[in-house]
Amino acid sequence: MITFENVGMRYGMGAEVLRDVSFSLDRGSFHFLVGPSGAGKTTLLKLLYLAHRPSRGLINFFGRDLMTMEREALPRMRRRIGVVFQDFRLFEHMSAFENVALPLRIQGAKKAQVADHVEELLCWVGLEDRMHARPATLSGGEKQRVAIARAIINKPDLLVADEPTGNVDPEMSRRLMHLFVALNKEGTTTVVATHDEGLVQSIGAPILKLSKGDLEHVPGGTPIDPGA
Ligand SMILES: Nc1ncnc2c1ncn2[C@@H]1O[C@H](COP(=O)(O)OP(=O)(O)OP(=O)(O)O)[C@@H](O)[C@H]1O
Repeated sequence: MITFENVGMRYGMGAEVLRDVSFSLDRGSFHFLVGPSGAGKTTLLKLLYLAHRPSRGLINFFGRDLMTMEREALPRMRRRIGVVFQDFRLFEHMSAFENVALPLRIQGAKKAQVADHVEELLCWVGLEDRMHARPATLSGGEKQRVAIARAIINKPDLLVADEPTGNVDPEMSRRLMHLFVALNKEGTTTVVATHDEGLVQSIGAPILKLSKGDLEHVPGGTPIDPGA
């Protein structure tokens, strides 16, 4: 469904921050993206959510060659991707509810459906009392949960999450991963960048491991149940 072939990426005239990166994400697959700070994880995710074009190499996205894709096709392609940004990027003038409702409204969903669905998801992520709060009044962990709810509300074809559990406690972290895994089982191809080794072991999914811009593939292991 998505393939990267010898992809290189540099910012401006700087050195390459990704070198000859090749991998493919089958439809419905789940991958972790790991690597030390500065290894290039966010850069790789930016290519995955179509914020940048690579400096070189081939990217095939949902059967289309990204290099030859016309600019007008990009927004439609991006609507198939849910993104959890490291810095959340919530709309400050909207409540938590309105932020999460936005992708459904853009799709033209009916008002009653939007309300039911958004409330259900915000309850699941433990924000039933904060639905009408503006982002400025939310804690880091609360903002992160709003960002996650917004990214998954319309069951995207691809979910890209940058450190999605970086601001929550271990119990909430497990709950959020449960949400990602459930969505993945319904067919959403998922890539989660994380520094949380425990999280990676708990799921046992294959790992894309970046080190100074070079990518190594690590096969999935046996999931470790932290509650066992
Ligand atoms: N907009 C930019 N302009 C120039 N250099 C950049 C830009 N964004 C990232 N870089 C550089 O690219 C390299 C990879 O950065 P990136 O943010 O992708 O790493 P990361 O693995 O996500 O790090 P972290 O775990 O700390 O978020 C770093 O050396 C960084 O300084």
